[in-house]
Amino acid sequence: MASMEEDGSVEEKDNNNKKRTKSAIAVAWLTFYNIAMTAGWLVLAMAMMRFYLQKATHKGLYKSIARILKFFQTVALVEVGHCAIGIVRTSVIVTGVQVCSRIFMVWFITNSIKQIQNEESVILFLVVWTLTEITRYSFYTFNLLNHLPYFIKWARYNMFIIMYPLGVAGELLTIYAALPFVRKTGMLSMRLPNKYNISFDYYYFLIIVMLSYIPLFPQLFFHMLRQRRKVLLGEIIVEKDE
Ligand SMILES: CCCCCCCCCCCCC/C=C/C(=O)SCCNC(=O)CCNC(=O)[C@H](O)C(C)(C)COP(=O)(O)OP(=O)(O)OC[C@H]1O[C@@H](n2cnc3c(N)ncnc32)[C@H](O)[C@@H]1OP(=O)(O)O
Repeated sequence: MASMEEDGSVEEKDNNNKKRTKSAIAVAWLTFYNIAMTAGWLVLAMAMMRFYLQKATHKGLYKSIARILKFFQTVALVEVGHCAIGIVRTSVIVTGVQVCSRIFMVWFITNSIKQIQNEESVILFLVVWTLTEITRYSFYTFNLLNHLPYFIKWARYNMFIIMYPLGVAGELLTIYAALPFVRKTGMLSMRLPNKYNISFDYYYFLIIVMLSYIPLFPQLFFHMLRQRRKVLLGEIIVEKDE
């Protein structure tokens, strides 16, 4: 059996293997994608700052950045595809829950219910998402280019400890604020009798969505804690079938 000196460290070997298995086309695409997404979220950050500096209020901020937000958050659906075709080593389910919950917040809550767009909780999740995504996409970009500054790596695997709970709080408070409007208007609901003989109440659906954060959020959070231990503390997570 070869010694550790001959082989280099296990971590180094693991990194080299990972790099070899990613094709040049995949690396080129991911680099382009991550640069574009970093730029997109930076533009969003600047638009929010400019709005606040000019108006000195958060009222109207969502409306002013809605198009950029909807575009870049919706494009993130391709990340589920990245996992599905295996060009990034992340679970389709973990990424799917993360991306779909964001898209749901944008399209089916904030965009559809104008009365809640000026809630402070909307600003809370917008600021949290923006800071998180600028860090996350720049981390992937610099990592792919093999020039990763330590502070970006540190931020990627520490910020979520604060940002995840804050983001979730912003999202849950926003859904909660939407409930009275959904109940009053009956939006996106189907009442009986109708020709399809189907009943759907968006109000109760939103309550179920809120409750689903209880089992789903810890899974995302603990996934990130495991990633943190692996990347920052160099802990080797051995998969059972290896
Ligand atoms: C119908 C409606 C349903 C609604 C249901 C509601 C339930 C919702 C419950 C929970 C909701 C949560 C809401 C969240 C809100 C927020 O976001 S709040 C803000 C804080 N958020 C975060 O900090 C986000 C953290 N999450 C993530 O980073 C990801 O989304 C993740 C999928 C959870 C984790 O990412 P993952 O990819 O697993 O970890 P990494 O360590 O970053 O990467 C692993 C490997 O994959 C490579 N990689 C991944 N993506 C890319 C890429 N784009 N480009 C290049 N490489 C990529 C990465 O480099 C790693 O590679 P290896 O080094 O080879 O391992």
